[in-house]
Amino acid sequence: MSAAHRAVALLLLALAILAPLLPGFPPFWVTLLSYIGLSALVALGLVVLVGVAGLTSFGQAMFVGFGAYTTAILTTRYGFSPWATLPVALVVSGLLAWGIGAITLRLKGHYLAIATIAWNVSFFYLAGNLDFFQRNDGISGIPAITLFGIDFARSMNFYWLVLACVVLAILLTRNLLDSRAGRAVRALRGGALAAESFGVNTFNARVLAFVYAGVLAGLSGWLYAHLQRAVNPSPFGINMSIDYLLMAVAGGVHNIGGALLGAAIVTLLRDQLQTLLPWLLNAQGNFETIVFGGLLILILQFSPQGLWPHLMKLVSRLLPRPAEAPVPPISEAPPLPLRAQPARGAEVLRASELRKQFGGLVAVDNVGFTLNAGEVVGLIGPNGAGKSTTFNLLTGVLAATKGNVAFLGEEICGSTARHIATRGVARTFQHVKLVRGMSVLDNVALGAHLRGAAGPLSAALHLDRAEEARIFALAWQQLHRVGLAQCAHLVADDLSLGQQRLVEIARALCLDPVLLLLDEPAAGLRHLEKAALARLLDRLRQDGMTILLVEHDMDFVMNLTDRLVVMNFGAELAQGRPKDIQGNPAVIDAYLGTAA
Ligand SMILES: Nc1ncnc2c1ncn2[C@@H]1O[C@H](COP(=O)(O)OP(=O)(O)OP(=O)(O)O)[C@@H](O)[C@H]1O
Repeated sequence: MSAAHRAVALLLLALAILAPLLPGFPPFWVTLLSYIGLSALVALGLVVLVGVAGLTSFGQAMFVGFGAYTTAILTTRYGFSPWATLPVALVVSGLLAWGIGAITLRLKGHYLAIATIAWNVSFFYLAGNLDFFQRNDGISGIPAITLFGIDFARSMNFYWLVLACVVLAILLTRNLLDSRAGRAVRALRGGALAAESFGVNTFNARVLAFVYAGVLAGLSGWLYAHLQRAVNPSPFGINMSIDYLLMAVAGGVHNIGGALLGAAIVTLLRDQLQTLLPWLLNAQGNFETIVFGGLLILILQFSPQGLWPHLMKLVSRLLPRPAEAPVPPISEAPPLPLRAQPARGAEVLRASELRKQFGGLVAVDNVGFTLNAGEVVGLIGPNGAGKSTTFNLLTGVLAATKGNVAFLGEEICGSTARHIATRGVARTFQHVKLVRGMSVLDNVALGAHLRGAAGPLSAALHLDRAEEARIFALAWQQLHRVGLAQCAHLVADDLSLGQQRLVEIARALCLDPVLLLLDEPAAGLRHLEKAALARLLDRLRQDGMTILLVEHDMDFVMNLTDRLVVMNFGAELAQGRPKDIQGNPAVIDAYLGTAA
């Protein structure tokens, strides 16, 4: 957390605690603060869902409804105490989010957004038409919350309860995002392809974000039911879902603070506009909705990151410049266990008769080669020869039309990218795939995803710290290895393309691979950086690692590799030692003549 974030967080907390205690603070404003808190809970969920995972939901009001109706039905019909219904409401919201997510989250982009609208509309009409929910009349007579003689029917007491829930939700969200499970969710923004290649189950990560947002909305609904003491379908319709999205977007959907800011602005604005606009226009109606629509368009147009980043910029200017975070000494955290490496010279991978057809285009045609432990093999050839496609076939990103790939004796052709990563194959990408907006260190730590085990619950409760220390010790170690430790705290997108390629190598090394596939690792590096990379790859070879690399820099390739596989028009042109390949007339004619 930056100094500006911390300063504003503390200021807001102090304000939230002290303002209602001021003499003469109107009781109505206390209730308004409670409503801000209820909305902030939902908007916090949207930060995780929309801002972090990149999934759009127009259905959050429905989850608020799940929480509210659960407690309304259980307390009024079956005599449960409100506290007993709290865990039930959270579980019901979470389970329904899980079920809806399992059905819906295979959809992408606007299809997902439309599906969430459909769910929300269905729930709204279901609640309004079924006797079970007491139709549009709703359920009244919901009891007030009490605890050890404290009556939460009093607005001030209820506000303290809401504030406690919001602070708890902020802490849980921070813990979750700052964890192995949270990084997996954040990795979704770097693309499913990259995330799966270092072992993240991207579907589960999407479901986790959806369920987490659903549970926070359910908590908001539980509180709402006991604040209002009555529920009916109207606050759980699509309009309210859009309002929640507006709050998250207006505040800043990428920041926890943005959720709070957005909830405060929209709730206060709605309250003021509901009085002001009918008076100004001399007519009754929900005119504030029109203003909100315009506001949303303006924010999306001129400040798509929301208002929070502007506030942070302002506060940062007022604060003294923070000292640069030092590179930490070598960590004392015990290292993560290493996988057994095959004996030097043992066969690691055998690809045979690989073929990939894209419609009528044969991108890879009957290609076969072996890789042995401790070898650096170059896969070279002119543009469009089929090198990257071959990488994608070996790593499960693409399914082969035909052929076999045996890795350490196991057939992996047809396996998922995740399974292949689990077996010890790590890769980098021709077009760098780092998670934008995430620090270099966090990006590298993502590579160790398969070497940790902590789940979201232990993360939220901060019980994963020992494992996290080991993961970050490893990430630092790999950053030192590629010579980028000084950049650890920078945002990954701020590095040069060459440096980003090195970050991808550090991330791949975190997997503790048996086989490392590097797609154009030297592209964009300066002369000295290339020399350092060659030294690094040579050291890895000496440690027994097997490396297959695609590269167009022939000096780099010829000086580093033990063997070369040359491709042309999807087919294999030649295989052999660099010296022999350099003298091969067919290779000179097809590639080296122009590349040298
Ligand atoms: N997903 C795809 N759909 C259709 N065609 C594809 C796809 N991916 C690659 N191709 C085609 O397959 C052929 C081989 O492409 P590939 O990217 O594997 O070549 P390459 O040897 O890696 O080239 P470069 O050195 O330029 O990266 C090209 O003609 C390319 O247009």
